[in-house]
Amino acid sequence: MGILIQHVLILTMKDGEAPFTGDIRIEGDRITEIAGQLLSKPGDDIIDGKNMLAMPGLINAHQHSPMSLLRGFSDDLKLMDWLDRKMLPAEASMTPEDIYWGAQLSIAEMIRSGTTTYADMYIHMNEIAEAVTKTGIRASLTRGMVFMEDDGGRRMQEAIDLVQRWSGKADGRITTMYGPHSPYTCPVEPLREVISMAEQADIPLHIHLAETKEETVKIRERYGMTPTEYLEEAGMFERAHVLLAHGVHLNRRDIGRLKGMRGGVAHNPVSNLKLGCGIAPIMDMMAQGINIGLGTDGAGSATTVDMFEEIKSATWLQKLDYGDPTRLPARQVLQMATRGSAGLLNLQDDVGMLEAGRKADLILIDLKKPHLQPVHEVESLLAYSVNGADVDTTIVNGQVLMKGRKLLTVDEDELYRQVKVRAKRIVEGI
Ligand SMILES: N[C@@H](CCSC[C@H]1O[C@@H](n2cnc3c(=O)[nH]cnc32)[C@H](O)[C@@H]1O)C(=O)O
Ligand SMILES: [Zn+2]
Repeated sequence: MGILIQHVLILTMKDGEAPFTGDIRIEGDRITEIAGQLLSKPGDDIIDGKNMLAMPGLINAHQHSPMSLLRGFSDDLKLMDWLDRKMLPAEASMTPEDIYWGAQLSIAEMIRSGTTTYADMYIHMNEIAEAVTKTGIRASLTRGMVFMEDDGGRRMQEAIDLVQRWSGKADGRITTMYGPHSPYTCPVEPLREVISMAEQADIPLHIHLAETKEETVKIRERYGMTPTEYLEEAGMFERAHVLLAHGVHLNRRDIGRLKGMRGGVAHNPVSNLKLGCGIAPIMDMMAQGINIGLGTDGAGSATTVDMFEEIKSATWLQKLDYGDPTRLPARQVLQMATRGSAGLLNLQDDVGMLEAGRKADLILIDLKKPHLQPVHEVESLLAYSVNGADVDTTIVNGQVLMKGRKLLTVDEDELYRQVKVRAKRIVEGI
């Protein structure tokens, strides 16, 4: 018994493949057939795809999901003030239950806006893993580690526990990474230790890099190098698959150091715009063969986690930066949000493209909307006109998580009740 999606406009994101109208068969957790027309089998759950567009689910390559609880309560501050004076104190008072509900709030928003996989770096990861298990999304989970005081190895132990306890769980939807938070919060000794752990266990790393100018100044004062050099000197790029978040302040030599790395850079344009960080040199990096994906960062900075906003922002920024509307065209930015991000999470063989044999992670977009008619160029429509609220159906691992915009794995009334009370308590304590 499977799912048969019929008469749908399909964008597979396979190299050189143009959109076409056809059918998609899902059996178990995988896509088993895509063709012009498929015959239904007894017991098939049939989805009428007329006036819909099917594409690979979007992949959010950098998130701090429970920060949804901190949305909009400390806007218009400088990044370091925002982090030190608002976010970190708020996080210190979050209970494991807060984390569970905050993660669920973010996941609900992601499912509703077409994200099927995301990378999460945060604390209390057992609760986030529970939220992922319950909601049905796919996730790469990281216990983010700030090493600014002696904690008797607690953070490191929690990171190890996450990897041991949750890798491969939730029907294979959960994968894990090790997460030294950033060059400015990780002295060289623990940094080297985490890199060794990642290398030995063959687990990827997830870290913030070169997000602000201040970071570059700080690391130069401390170590006499750029943040990128600091990570390279510690052996990071040669020894592990690395997901670098931001990569805004990179000079030409820094980009040269990243050349040939496994993994790549998660570009977070909305967060960079809102915090005034700068424009990441993603075109220069791509020219060097460095893989670029897209992420939102947490809702504390980005304010929403709708990947269609990131897609638009990424392409507008490049066009503006170069004064050239041919920069980062629709197809290329969609590639970043799907296959690019998949590569960052080391999931490039499973997700990011619609193809028989791959995991059944896909979204259906309702084209019967005034802002989505007529359909000339499908890629243009997706990159420049669609927004998250146009997603009608979200499927992950063969399971329908949203249909007709109704969430099937989340009790929204209960969710909003929990969020209201918890968010109020947290910010009252700051
Ligand atoms: N505070 C934890 C680390 C948590 S990992 C994720 C951290 O990233 C922080 N964060 C969120 N957005 C950004 C960003 O844009 N730049 C740097 N850090 C961020 C967030 O507040 C959170 O503390 C510890 O002491 O070990
Ligand atoms: Zn971040």
